[in-house]
Amino acid sequence: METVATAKSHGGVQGVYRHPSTATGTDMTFAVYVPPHAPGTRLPVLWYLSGLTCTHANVTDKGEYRRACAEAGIIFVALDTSPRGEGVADDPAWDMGQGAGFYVDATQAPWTPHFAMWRYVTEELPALVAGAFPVDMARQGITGHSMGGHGALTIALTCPERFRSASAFAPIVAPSQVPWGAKALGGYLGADRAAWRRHDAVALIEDGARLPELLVDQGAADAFLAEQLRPELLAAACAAAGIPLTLRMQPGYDHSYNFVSTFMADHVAWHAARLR
Ligand SMILES: N[C@@H](CCC(=O)N[C@@H](CSC=O)C(=O)NCC(=O)O)C(=O)O
Repeated sequence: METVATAKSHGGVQGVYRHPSTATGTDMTFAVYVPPHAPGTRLPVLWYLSGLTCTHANVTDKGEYRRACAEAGIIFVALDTSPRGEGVADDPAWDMGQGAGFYVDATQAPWTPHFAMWRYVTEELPALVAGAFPVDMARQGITGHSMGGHGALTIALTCPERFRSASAFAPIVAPSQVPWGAKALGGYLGADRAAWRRHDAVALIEDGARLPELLVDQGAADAFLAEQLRPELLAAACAAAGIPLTLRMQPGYDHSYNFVSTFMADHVAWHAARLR
């Protein structure tokens, strides 16, 4: 692992790191904020999955999480949304290919072999972070925005033993039922919709996955709300399954990091209360 940059912030260290990934077969870059802490202590970790077109840098530059993480004593990890580079497949549109890995392991050409974001997020990066930073892997939370909210929800629902807390900002809750998701899951996983259900939060809940609770914030003025995000589908699935969902519709907020950053401290505090 190579250190790209570090800087002191709120008494802790914001770093950017790069490593050769066996999951994606490319170099991958990620960011870790380590808050001030006593030497030898291990801290809870909050994983942040970003949305379409993002790298680690969008939330690192615009997410405004560091003060809250410093106060709560939480390590914050942000990663890229896909493999990148020459020789990695891409799509002319911004909702597929590089910058749009959808947190799945592709089974279809031309996306195999590099698009293995599920394995990267659930196996390779946690092992790397656990060995290189003072994290307590018994205290993990996960969150994300939009496509990253989809990733956070599906990973938490699939690995409930690993995450004590899960939340999302404006997530794609039912990719099988919306244009972004149908395009991506069809491209990466093929036409068999049965394979899509393992990467669809609403379908996972319908199929029996459970979490103790969920926090979701959603901008009411989000241009993607009605066509791509559809939080009412998550609300219905959670109600039917008995999963306590706090869904906060935020008047006037759009889909941007102006929205994410406004509610970031709330999410960090919510996770911190569950990771103590
Ligand atoms: N380029 C697009 C807009 C793409 C966009 O809004 N991306 C969001 C995530 S959308 C769902 O996953 C985002 O987080 N962008 C990064 C940012 O810094 O704002 C367009 O032209 O409409």
